[in-house]
This record gives sequence, C-alpha cells and structure tokens, in this order.
Amino acid sequence: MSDSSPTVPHEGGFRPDLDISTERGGPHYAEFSEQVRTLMDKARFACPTDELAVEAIAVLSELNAKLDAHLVDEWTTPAGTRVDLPARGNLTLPPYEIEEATPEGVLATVWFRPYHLGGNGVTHGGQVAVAFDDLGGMASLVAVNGVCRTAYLKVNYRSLTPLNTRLTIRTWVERREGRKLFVAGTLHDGDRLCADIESLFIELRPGQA
Ligand SMILES: CCCCCCCCCC(=O)SCCNC(=O)CCNC(=O)[C@H](O)C(C)(C)COP(=O)(O)OP(=O)(O)OC[C@H]1O[C@@H](n2cnc3c(N)ncnc32)[C@H](O)[C@@H]1OP(=O)(O)O
Repeated sequence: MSDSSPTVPHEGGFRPDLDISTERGGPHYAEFSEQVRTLMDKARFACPTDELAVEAIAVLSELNAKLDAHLVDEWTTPAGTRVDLPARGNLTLPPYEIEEATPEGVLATVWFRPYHLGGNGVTHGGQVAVAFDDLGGMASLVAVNGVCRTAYLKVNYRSLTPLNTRLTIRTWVERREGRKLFVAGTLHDGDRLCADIESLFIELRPGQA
C-alpha cells in the first residue's frame, strides 16, 4: 500500500460501521471488477504459449504498477464497500447477491465461477466455506447490530456444488447465548442440498479487534 494509515479516524478495534458506497472507484469500477474476475477464470484454465505468458507478464506488470499509485486502506477500498456489486465488490469472495438480510436471517444467491474449481468440474469446498463464513458473519451482524467473528465453522458437504450455477444460500442465528451466536446455514442447487453449516460467531466487545 502506498499509505497504510486509515483515512477515516477511529478508536481502535474492528470498525462497527462499514463505510458503504455505490460510487467509490468510479462508474466503471463494476466493469473493472468483472474483468479481474474474468482474468482469474482465464488464468485458472489457460495454458499459454511462452510468448503469450511473456506478453501477459508485461501487460499485468504495467497495470499493477499503475494501480500501485491508487491503493487505499481496507476501510475505503471499493472491493468490500461497494454494496451495489456482487459480494460488496470483494473479489476474494464468491460473488453473491443479497435477496434479504433481516435479524431473522440472510437469503442470497451465490454462484461459483470457473476460478473456484475444486476438482472434476465442481466447486472447491474451501470456497463454499468462504461463502458461508461471510454470510454467517452477515447474519450475526444483522441479528445483533454489531461486528462478530467466527469462532468455528463446520461445513457438512452433502452433495457436489456446481460451478456457473445460481445457488440459494441461507444463514440465520439459531440460538444466542450472550455474545455467542450459533449460526446455521444451507446451500441449495434448486431442491438439492449441497451443504449446510454449524457455526459459532462471537460478538466483539467495543474496541476488540
Ligand atoms: C456486512 C458485512 C459482513 C461482514 C462479514 C464478515 C464475516 C467474516 C468473519 C470472519 O471471517 S472472522 C475471521 C475468522 N475468525 C477469527 O479470526 C477469530 C479468531 N479468534 C478470536 O478472535 C477470538 O478467539 C474470538 C473473538 C472468536 C473469541 O475471543 P473472545 O476473547 O472475544 O471470547 P472468549 O474467548 O472469552 O469466548 C467467549 C465465549 O465463546 C466461547 N468460545 C470461543 N471460541 C470458541 C470455540 N472455538 N469453540 C467453542 N466455544 C468457543 C468461549 O468458551 C466463551 O464461552 P463462555 O462465555 O460460555 O465461557
């Protein structure tokens, strides 16, 4: 990062509020983000000639050097705060669209892209866990109106999770004991259950990281 100091003052700990935006990064940020994801898809499956690899290195190095001049801190990067984009614009998450997020739970559509391949044409189990972690965190956050961290996340893989398919993911707080939030969740391909979770999220104390 060119400047790691926060641009928004705060008092330490995990910030309770995300500085959300639909404009940060400019009007073409969505397309930029999609191109980066597409690059990941291509990189996962491409077997370039050496000539093409050398060309790609030159193009990507030049682009990375340009982006170096525009790095910001995690609280203001569009990748994570652009709520109009899949998965808040966070490129490291499987893309999802929120249908509903209430204290009763979160309902979203998630899809795994070619770069989320595990093996034999289906989704990597770790990527399924990433989706549950983020949306389990969201269900906890909305339920208590405060930031929570995952203490444990058990994923039961019930059947194969396809790539390139719109899937239904649900997460909800099943039970609360003080700061402990027991979160359940399911991932479906149509009527077929792909995975479900048993997890514990802990509501952070004020100032806790
Ligand atoms: C819209 C935006 C949405 C954003 C969503 C983003 C979600 C992303 C979620 C994440 O990925 S967070 C990253 C992964 N998690 C971590 O890195 C957490 C690392 N661990 C910790 O920071 C601490 O261990 C933790 C905050 C989870 C708990 O520490 P605390 O000091 O706050 O609590 P403490 O250890 O006193 O435990 C509180 C209670 O939980 C229980 N507990 C804690 N960890 C447990 C565990 N692993 N298993 C069972 N119980 C556990 C503990 O026994 C205790 O129970 P009792 O109150 O009944 O005594």
